[in-house]
Amino acid sequence: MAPTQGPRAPLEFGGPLGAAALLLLLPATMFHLLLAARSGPARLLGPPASLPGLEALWSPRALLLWLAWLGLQAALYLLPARKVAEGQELKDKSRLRYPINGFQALVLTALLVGLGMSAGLPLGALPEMLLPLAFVATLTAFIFSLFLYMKAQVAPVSALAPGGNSGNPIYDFFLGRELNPRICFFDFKYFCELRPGLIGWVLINLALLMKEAELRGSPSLAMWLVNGFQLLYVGDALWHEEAVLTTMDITHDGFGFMLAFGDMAWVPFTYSLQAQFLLHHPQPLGLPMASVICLINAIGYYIFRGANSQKNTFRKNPSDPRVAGLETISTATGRKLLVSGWWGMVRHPNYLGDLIMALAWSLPCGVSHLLPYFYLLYFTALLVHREARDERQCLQKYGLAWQEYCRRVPYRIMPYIY
Ligand SMILES: NC(=O)C1=CN([C@@H]2O[C@H](COP(=O)(O)OP(=O)(O)OC[C@H]3O[C@@H](n4cnc5c(N)ncnc54)[C@H](OP(=O)(O)O)[C@@H]3O)[C@@H](O)[C@H]2O)C=CC1
Ligand SMILES: CC(C)=CCC[C@@H](C)[C@H]1CC=C2C3=C(CC[C@@]21C)[C@@]1(C)CC[C@H](O)C(C)(C)[C@@H]1CC3
Repeated sequence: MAPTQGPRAPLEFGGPLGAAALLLLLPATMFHLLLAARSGPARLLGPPASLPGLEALWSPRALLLWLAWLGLQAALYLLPARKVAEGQELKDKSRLRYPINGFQALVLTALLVGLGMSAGLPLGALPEMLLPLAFVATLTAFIFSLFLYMKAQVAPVSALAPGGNSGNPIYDFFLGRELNPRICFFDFKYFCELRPGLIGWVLINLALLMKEAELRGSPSLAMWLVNGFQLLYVGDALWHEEAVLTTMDITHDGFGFMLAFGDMAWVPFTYSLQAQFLLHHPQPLGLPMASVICLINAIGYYIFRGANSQKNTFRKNPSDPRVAGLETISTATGRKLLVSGWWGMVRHPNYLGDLIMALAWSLPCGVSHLLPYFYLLYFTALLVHREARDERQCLQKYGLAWQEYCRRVPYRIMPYIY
């Protein structure tokens, strides 16, 4: 019998039924988007022009390529790191240690890809393989999640996540049972969150840019912008890798299908949707409009980075001169909450910045189609739901102090709107 935890955590994501629906819906949506992006009408809603047969999905070459990619990223993870960081305190009062070498992995991957290309590696052939690659990524996410589910059977109760241990196998498989599954120093969740999918996303974008150059002589301005913005986002995530250790995915959520599929398949194959769309549906973009879009991205990034860095600095050292002057509320846990600066503007300023960037990533695709705006729509839904989950957890953690914070900072994400 699998170990379960004492008091049951409230079920999220619509319980077992919701989890079962998402298990099917998420991969189906990903394949729909991949097919729609390459089809003439590029419709977000409605059935795809044609359904692929198994021969279009299954390719041993794609499987080999995918396994080689995972192997390469795992090897880069194991290289000596410039720093080893400690995670948040766990239930048993211990702290796990994490290598901080994600940016190094990005640079080394770029060097290897550059070397490969100068030796004739046909990166422009990758867009043709997106469908079979997405298929093997989904398959590996399923198999890997099964392994994680089994592994949790033998994990001590203290290693289990607050959710994901309801006793319902479908729900627990989806949400994930173990908080930080590891083999020795290799932390599966931390590795997956930042490496194969995130770096894979920028590699797919680059391959789409190369393919566009092959087809049309040079990449379009729209393609350059999408590649540049998303490279900045991924580079920033890896540069500030340590900050991921305080996100709810690492500190609260178990590692199950949701994150395994999200990290390994959903991120690289749906977050590259704008570049996929642009390859098949070139869009004219003039310099004045491109400058406005760059400005929108810069504003979004400024808010996103400012808010995330302010909170991380404050959490690491509240007397740091950059945050020492900010107004705070004391909580019964001994931790404080910021009520001025970015965190006095709305309760999730980092989400606001992220959403503004999401808009800037879609605008280069023009306004003729809804498809490239999928990311903005999905991301809005994800962040509204995530904000509600975080709010519940903070209310539980900080009680009255959290209520006081909500009174002082009434808007959640968008000032005067939400
Ligand atoms: N591109 C993508 O697909 C996704 C991107 N993201 C991005 O990831 C980043 C991290 O997001 P996420 O982990 O959801 O949440 P946050 O980084 O917003 O962290 C929320 C936590 O911050 C602390 N906190 C909240 N309010 C305050 C305050 N006033 N003062 C001090 N601490 C406070 C609380 O934790 P505690 O008090 O315990 O420190 C709370 O649980 C965001 O920038 C988000 O946009 C997230 C999901 C998907
Ligand atoms: C629909 C579905 C499959 C949901 C799973 C959600 C995941 C895709 C996201 C949950 C939290 C994420 C974060 C990032 C990527 C997407 C997922 C995994 C992130 C790594 C992106 C880069 C940012 O800078 C970040 C490091 C703050 C961020 C952390 C959360």
